[in-house]
Amino acid sequence: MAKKYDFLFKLLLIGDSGVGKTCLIIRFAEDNFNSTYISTIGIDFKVKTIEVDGKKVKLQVWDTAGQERFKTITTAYYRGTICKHVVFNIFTSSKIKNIL
Ligand SMILES: Nc1nc2c(ncn2[C@@H]2O[C@H](COP(=O)(O)OP(=O)(O)OP(=O)(O)O)[C@@H](O)[C@H]2O)c(=O)[nH]1
Repeated sequence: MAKKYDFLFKLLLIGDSGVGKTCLIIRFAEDNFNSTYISTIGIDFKVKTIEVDGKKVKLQVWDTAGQERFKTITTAYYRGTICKHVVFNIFTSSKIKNIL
């Protein structure tokens, strides 16, 4: 069977609970938004194939749970990622509030 993509990249979103990681991934993969907050349990992922310079690039976007109790599970998925995208909420992040 012919390969359906030229490149496969694994991306990972990390950040505190409730900052919008899942929403960001759903918007990217499905162009959808739901305001209901359902906290991620452990880890989840979405797949999207995009075309760059005539090449098919398959993106595997991993959504990690922000809650501290899942940290040992989520950090196990860091291996092999090409990009870790840090998500934070500028209005509620205590670290940012301390800077401002
Ligand atoms: N108004 C608004 N609300 C947002 C936006 N992004 C996320 N939210 C809301 O913020 C809440 C948390 O969003 P999630 O994407 O589930 O957060 P998360 O970072 O995945 O949380 P965990 O799964 O617990 O790690 C939800 O109620 C969303 O509807 C945004 O851009 N605008």
